[in-house]
Amino acid sequence: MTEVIDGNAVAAEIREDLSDAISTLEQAGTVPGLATVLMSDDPASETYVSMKQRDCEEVGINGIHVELDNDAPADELYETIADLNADDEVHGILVQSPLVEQVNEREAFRAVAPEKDVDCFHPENVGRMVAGPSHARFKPCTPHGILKLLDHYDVETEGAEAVVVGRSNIVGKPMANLLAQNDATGNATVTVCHSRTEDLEAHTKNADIVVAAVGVPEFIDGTMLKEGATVIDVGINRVDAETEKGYKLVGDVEFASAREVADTITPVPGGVGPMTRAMLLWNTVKAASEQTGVDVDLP
Ligand SMILES: Nc1nc(=O)c2c([nH]1)NC[C@@H]1CN(c3ccc(C(=O)N[C@@H](CCC(=O)O)C(=O)O)cc3)C=[N+]21
Repeated sequence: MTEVIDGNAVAAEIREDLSDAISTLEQAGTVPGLATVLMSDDPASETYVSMKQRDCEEVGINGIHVELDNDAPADELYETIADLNADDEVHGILVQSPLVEQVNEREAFRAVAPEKDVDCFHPENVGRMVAGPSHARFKPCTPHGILKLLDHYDVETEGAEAVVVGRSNIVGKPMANLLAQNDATGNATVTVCHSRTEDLEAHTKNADIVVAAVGVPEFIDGTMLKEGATVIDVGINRVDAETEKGYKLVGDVEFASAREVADTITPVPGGVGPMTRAMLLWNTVKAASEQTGVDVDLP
């Protein structure tokens, strides 16, 4: 029987475990603080940011939300980030992507103080992560959440053939790097596929673990997978549908055909998405611990 991964359940467990660490910090006089900054006209972004703020409330993190006008000058964003960098009550800062066109996204990510960069988008933190486990500060939320799911469902990465489809800075690149690292959640043989890959199916057919992060609805189907594979679907695509909201969410994997072939598979919604949010809380607690020098146990 194919196992469908329950990302909501694992994320709830992590939030539950984090509350111990948050209590420890509170007893030492610190409430972890996470600032989310929204400057976007992307309709999904509002939803995601409000979910992140609700998560904060649930676990006892001080959620601070800043919303900027879509037509404000880029400097307003940089001033906001500078203020949050200087604010002792803020331990983590997330600048929601995508940003409006007048802002250079790379520059905005680089403006966040590295110790508060809970997305792990700042080049200093990316470099430290690539340098290896003993150098790393944060892991980016989505790849980090995926590693937690693989561990939770006893999916062996060591020696596995892993294919990461997509090479974005947010998911594909760090995911491939982490799966190849020489540590307990890595040691896979990793192939990175992307839009210039000649024969995608030749790679995915051979994979024990497929991570799909391309942002194209139902891009990968069951015929492209190896029997018994683990399939991790990072895609969260809104496609028009006659629902209350006028759309439904589909992944980058065609779930119905893939589940026939896969041994373990994440659904959309309820798979990777909730884990991304849980690991954002995790990184915020780690950031607060490091900024205050109060040791905590992280799940
Ligand atoms: N600086 C930055 N950091 C991010 O981590 C970041 C970002 N920008 N921009 C956009 C992407 C996307 N992302 C999601 C996280 C959780 C869900 C999530 O919880 N999804 C639910 C359902 C969501 C729904 O109902 O719409 C699920 O999959 O079950 C979705 C998307 C974080 N991102």
